[in-house]
Amino acid sequence: MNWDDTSDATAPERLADPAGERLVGSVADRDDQAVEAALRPRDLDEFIGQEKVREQLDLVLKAARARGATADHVLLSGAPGLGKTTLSMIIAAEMGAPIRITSGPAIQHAGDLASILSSLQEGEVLFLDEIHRMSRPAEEMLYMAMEDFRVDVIVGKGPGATAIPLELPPFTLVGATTRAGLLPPPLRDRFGFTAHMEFYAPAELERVVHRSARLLDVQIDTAGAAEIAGRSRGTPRIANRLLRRVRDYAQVRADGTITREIAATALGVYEVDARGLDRLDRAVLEALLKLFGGGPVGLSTLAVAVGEERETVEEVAEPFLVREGLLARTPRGRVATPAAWAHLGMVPPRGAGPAAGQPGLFGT
Ligand SMILES: Nc1ncnc2c1ncn2[C@@H]1O[C@H](COP(=O)(O)OP(=O)(O)OP(=O)(O)O)[C@@H](O)[C@H]1O
Repeated sequence: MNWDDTSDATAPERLADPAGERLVGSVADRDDQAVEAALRPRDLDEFIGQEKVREQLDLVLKAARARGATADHVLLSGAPGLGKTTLSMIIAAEMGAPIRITSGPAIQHAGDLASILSSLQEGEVLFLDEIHRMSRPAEEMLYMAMEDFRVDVIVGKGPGATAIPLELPPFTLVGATTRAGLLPPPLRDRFGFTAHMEFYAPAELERVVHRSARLLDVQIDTAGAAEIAGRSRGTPRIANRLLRRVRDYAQVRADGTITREIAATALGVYEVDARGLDRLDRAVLEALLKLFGGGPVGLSTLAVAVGEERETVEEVAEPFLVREGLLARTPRGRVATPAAWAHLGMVPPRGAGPAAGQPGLFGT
């Protein structure tokens, strides 16, 4: 059987959840942006988790510092909210260099990039978020800038156009992408160091919650932090957001201290369940189990059943359900796994695939 559950579980969420409207959405909303600066770790020691990435980056930066050189270009890939922007700022801080922040969609013309590159100082870190969304001409200009610290600025149009070479000071490009697979190989190859950021383990998120609580001056006990961490979908940004909502609840309905019970009750109010599923995720699962006996069912039918657009189900709800092992995408349709039945406290019908641990065979 061809299980199609390896699709990118992150980038579509960025498209489908542009304003970060869901409490468990991983894209930053305005509220996040206002507090995130205060919560960002400032150096590698403060950065929690991602042990391998941290160790490797530490070596890259220390070696560059010892040589008195500019650090190699760094490519960071991973889902939104895992700390790519934070790491780029840490790279600049560790190198004692200034940082300039921009993003692929903001650079639609090669000229936009030329003007940024030509104003960089020696050693400066240029953080280019969503690097896979840059325009083609800008991307080609970047190849030369990364490799030779030089760009050709085209002056004029048509047959009279001339290329004026412009020397650039050495700089470090930190590119971030949710989809490393979308980067053209010539661009990928120009990064000296590439790191893939993984989702965080609950114990790591617990440390993130404790650290943020301390910075926000919120009282929280160990069990309270664990409860929030367990519902944060492996993502520090979500952990910080849930912490703020639970803090509100603790202030208004209790004495301000976050315990397991307060966290669980507060997140119940916000409809984020013990595993981090929200109303939409649960509606999809419930429809799959209650209306279609666990599947297989086609995406369009499932979307109609929950009253959502096909894209919303596919791009917003499904990636996390697949990642959690609650739903599988098969060539014959969407299928609930045994874990989905267990999560909703339901028993699969007799003879159904999920009961036998064979979700894909259900309905045959
Ligand atoms: N390893 C970490 N330790 C502590 N806090 C972290 C860690 N990683 C991320 N955070 C926190 O999570 C928030 C989001 O991180 P950040 O903005 O760096 O994510 P991102 O991957 O750049 O997201 P995006 O792709 O949306 O730009 C920040 O406020 C930061 O404080």
